[in-house]
Amino acid sequence: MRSFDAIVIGAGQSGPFLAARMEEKGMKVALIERKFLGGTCVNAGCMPTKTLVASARAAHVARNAGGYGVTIPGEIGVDMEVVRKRAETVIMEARNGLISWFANMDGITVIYGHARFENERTITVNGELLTAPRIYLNVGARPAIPDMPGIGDIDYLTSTSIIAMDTLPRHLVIIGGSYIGLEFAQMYRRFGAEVTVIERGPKLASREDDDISDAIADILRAEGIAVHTSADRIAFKNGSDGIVVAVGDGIADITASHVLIATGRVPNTDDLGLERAKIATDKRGYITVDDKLATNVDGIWALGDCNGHGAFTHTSYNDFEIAAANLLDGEDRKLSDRILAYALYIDPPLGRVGMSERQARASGREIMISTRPMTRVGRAKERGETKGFMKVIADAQSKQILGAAILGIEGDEAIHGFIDAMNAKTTYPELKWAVPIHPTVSELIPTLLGDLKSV
Ligand SMILES: Cc1cc2nc3c(=O)[nH]c(=O)nc-3n(C[C@H](O)[C@H](O)[C@H](O)COP(=O)(O)OP(=O)(O)OC[C@H]3O[C@@H](n4cnc5c(N)ncnc54)[C@H](O)[C@@H]3O)c2cc1C
Ligand SMILES: NC(=O)c1ccc[n+]([C@@H]2O[C@H](COP(=O)([O-])OP(=O)(O)OC[C@H]3O[C@@H](n4cnc5c(N)ncnc54)[C@H](O)[C@@H]3O)[C@@H](O)[C@H]2O)c1
Repeated sequence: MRSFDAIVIGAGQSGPFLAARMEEKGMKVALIERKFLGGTCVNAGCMPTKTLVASARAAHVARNAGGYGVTIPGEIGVDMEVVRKRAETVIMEARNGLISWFANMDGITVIYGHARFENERTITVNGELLTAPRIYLNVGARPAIPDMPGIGDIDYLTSTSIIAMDTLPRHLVIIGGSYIGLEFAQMYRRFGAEVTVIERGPKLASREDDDISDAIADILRAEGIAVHTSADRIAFKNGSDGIVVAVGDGIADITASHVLIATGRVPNTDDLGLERAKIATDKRGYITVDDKLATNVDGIWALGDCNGHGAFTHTSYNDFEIAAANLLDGEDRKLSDRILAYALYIDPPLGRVGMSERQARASGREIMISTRPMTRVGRAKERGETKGFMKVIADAQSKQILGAAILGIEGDEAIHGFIDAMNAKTTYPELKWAVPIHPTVSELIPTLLGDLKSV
């Protein structure tokens, strides 16, 4: 049995960085990965999808160039093979970057294989036993496939398999209208496919406030995407022209050339032998952790998507920062200090931080709200992209900013004005006096705060 100072299982967005920090401090570390270094973000998530979104935006800008006085003769075409290759190049550069990074670290042994617990100190991989006093789990998640009538009879795509596609679907039907569903919906519409989104809930992106969900639906419908919500009787069967998707509720059957299942993700914890180490999970399979990411078993921690406290690259990376600071830097970092922020990469994007209006109201606080349409943002007008709006919610008593949303051009970047202010605990009256640069989207942040009204 080989012994290490630490074993890291899964090379997602926290494990590799933690392994590297431990190695730097002289520890001997085993990093076990069953597929590709970089995990979901690099190989099947953020990096390829945002590369594809960029291709889709290029097509959209080219198609609309005439309105800006730029004439492009002929029809705008999309070469799906080039589109796919671009994404593949970005994946391979990032993956190979990680491979060479680890190749130069003497204290890290990278092992490719599926790891399972034998007991709380021992792991088996490729038939070999490994042991360490510290074990970190960064095993991530995979697409959830719901048990829907007929699903076993059809060929469907997931967010992983669609990345390898290099042909244009005639009609892409997407089940699930949240992050994955909406990003692929707009992307494939812009590539030239007919696209239908079918969502079980009453709204798209249902974690957001209704005004945001409605504006997102308007943006997508305006590009010719069909959206069906409150569809909870979806069934599939193979037909002569493709896959027949029955939606119910008086909506005619839809014939799809391709179906993408985008109904959430499940943690990779069912095949890890957790029961042999007596590691607790919740009823959805997420590993239970405390405020410092420790599991119920001494010497075992869970980071990233598999602990259910975030499903983003930056939350996984922050888990690494918390674990590394507490183990190696004598700090006392906690999960509960994190203010959640994220973006939805439709175009225009949605940047979000902190509480939604719904959450702020439910907290029982006295709140203030301000909104501003992007039609009243100079930068948006100049760019000719005025869809969406900005919104901020503040605590009327403490004057702290509770949350913000920017659905509009550069919303994913401009939201960082709020993210930084909230992390620095700056009150909104202080931020009102900032002097931003003109003409930007961010320049409206002080104005937005100046318009806060009690509700
Ligand atoms: C289509 C898509 C788009 C996304 N876009 C964004 C985005 O724009 N921004 C954002 O912040 N997030 C995005 N995400 C989410 C983001 O990819 C994840 O939150 C992020 O990768 C963090 O994951 P992780 O570190 O928990 O683990 P992962 O990256 O999932 O890695 C886990 C690794 O563990 C390995 N593994 C699992 N079980 C075992 C085992 N038993 N033995 C050995 N190895 C094992 C897996 O092979 C995998 O490589 C997206 C996700 C998807 C699917
Ligand atoms: N921009 C980003 O940061 C980004 C992009 C893509 C993915 N991600 C991550 O990936 C994770 C998974 O994304 P997702 O969109 O698959 O999941 P999700 O959990 O956000 O949304 C799933 C959607 O599918 C719907 N749904 C579930 N079962 C259904 C059914 N049987 N029929 C119809 N609709 C159904 C749900 O109501 C929900 O709207 C997210 O949690 C997110 O963190 C992030």
